[in-house]
Amino acid sequence: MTDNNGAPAQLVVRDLVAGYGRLPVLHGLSLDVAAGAMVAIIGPNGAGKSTLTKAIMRLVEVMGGEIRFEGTRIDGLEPQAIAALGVGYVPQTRNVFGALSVEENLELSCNLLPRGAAGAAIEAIYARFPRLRQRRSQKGASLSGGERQMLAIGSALISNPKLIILDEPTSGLSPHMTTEVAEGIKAINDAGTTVIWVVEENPQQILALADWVYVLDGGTVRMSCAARDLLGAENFRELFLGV
Ligand SMILES: Nc1ncnc2c1ncn2[C@@H]1O[C@H](COP(=O)(O)OP(=O)(O)OP(=O)(O)O)[C@@H](O)[C@H]1O
Repeated sequence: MTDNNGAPAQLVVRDLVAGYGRLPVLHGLSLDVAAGAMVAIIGPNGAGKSTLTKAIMRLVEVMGGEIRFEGTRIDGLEPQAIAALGVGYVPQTRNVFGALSVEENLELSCNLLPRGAAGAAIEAIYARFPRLRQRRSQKGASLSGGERQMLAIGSALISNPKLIILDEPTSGLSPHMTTEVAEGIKAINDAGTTVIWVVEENPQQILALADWVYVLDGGTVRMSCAARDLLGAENFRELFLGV
């Protein structure tokens, strides 16, 4: 339950059983994420990666085990209460409002901020992702895939979360856009926000940015290690693809 310095991890997941309806998909999954870390989650299709992110946000049913954020049990809280503690979440799909402009999307995300703080918060997002400033009047539905991910990440960042959970944020993006989005995420982490990043594509590129990696398979943790050690592992393909 501690990070490398002996302090309790910021996020602690213990023996988590979670899934859909009455069907568990995660079968006693445990992991620890240290404050300030960039942690990658990888594993074959159907391993339970998205389900894990949804369970942390309590968007799926948690049937057993516990989840703590900064020592507080969050597995019984509503998603809004988890967000208010400082956990941001960017789902894989349907993560922006297509009928609203970029700026309107960002404004909508300011609801957790104190009155009067919205302008500066939106400016900070434009500074982080200058493309969003260029597209500020454009509707969400007409953004490119990479721009949409930047907007989704920017919307989650508005309330200055301590931890941000990203579900496959570079999936389907061009190599150029992947690099731009990945660099943006790295900069967010460098500024002090803990990152949990579910990786589907370009694992080598993204693992090179991460500190630690958890490999999921069959709804549980198959292995965890420093990301650079996995990059050098002989069975990397097997671990990533489950083949
Ligand atoms: N809404 C749902 N209802 C029932 N079962 C679901 C639902 N969503 C996912 N599952 C099942 O849960 C299991 C884990 O899915 P999950 O999306 O968490 O995997 P993943 O590791 O994120 O996979 P991928 O890389 O394909 O996105 C799969 O067997 C999937 O079919």
